[in-house]
Amino acid sequence: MVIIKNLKLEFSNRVIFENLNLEIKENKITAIQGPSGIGKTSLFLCINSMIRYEDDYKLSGEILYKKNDNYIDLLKLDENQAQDLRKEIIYVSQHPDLLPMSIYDNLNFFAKTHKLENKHERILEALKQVYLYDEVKDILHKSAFNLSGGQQQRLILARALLLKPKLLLLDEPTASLNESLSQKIEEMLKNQNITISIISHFKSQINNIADFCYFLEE
Ligand SMILES: Nc1ncnc2c1ncn2[C@@H]1O[C@H](COP(=O)(O)OP(=O)(O)OP(=O)(O)O)[C@@H](O)[C@H]1O
Repeated sequence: MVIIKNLKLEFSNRVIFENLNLEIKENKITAIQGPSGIGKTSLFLCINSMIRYEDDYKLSGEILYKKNDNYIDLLKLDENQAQDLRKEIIYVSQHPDLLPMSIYDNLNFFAKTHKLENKHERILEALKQVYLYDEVKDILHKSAFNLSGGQQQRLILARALLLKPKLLLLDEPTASLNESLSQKIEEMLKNQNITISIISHFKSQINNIADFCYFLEE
């Protein structure tokens, strides 16, 4: 689904990574590991074309993405194409980027902008998928900022799942969750029929869910 060839990223002439080659296979889970600061998050921002909004960066190489049986180079997209592709390549940050809205509207806003059908049912289904529905069913119209860190993390995961991405990029998705919830989320992710790449510091998580694992090192 994604083939990365000789990728090199620099910020202000400082090389973050170079000669990076990896593949994210369709309908598989590919884990990315590596020490803090090696460039894992930046790699995901290259794949979903968000890197273009960073200051003073330089990116070269190829990120080939399979679309309708053809491969397109994500480095060559114009702004409109990048925005379009971001509807199917969805990045879930390790820092919940919630909107100043209710829990429900945090999902409904995206359901509307993506013109989803059966919005209400799909919103409830997404909340159930991340084991959040029972915790929030009575406060759906209260501010999302009242949720705990772990609940906020599951809400942004629900938002991504709601949009049925073709490629889901998960950055430490269970970092704020307890062990039992993490395991439930891992099982749920394994049962999704989508292509996933996941950054994780947890060896047990990688052993449990990843089909492939890359370790980034200097
Ligand atoms: N916009 C930016 N401008 C300059 N430097 C940046 C920018 N974004 C990230 N960096 C630097 O790039 C390097 C890689 O950062 P990145 O967040 O991708 O690492 P990471 O492997 O995801 O780290 P962690 O595991 O701690 O989240 C770091 O040294 C970081 O300070």
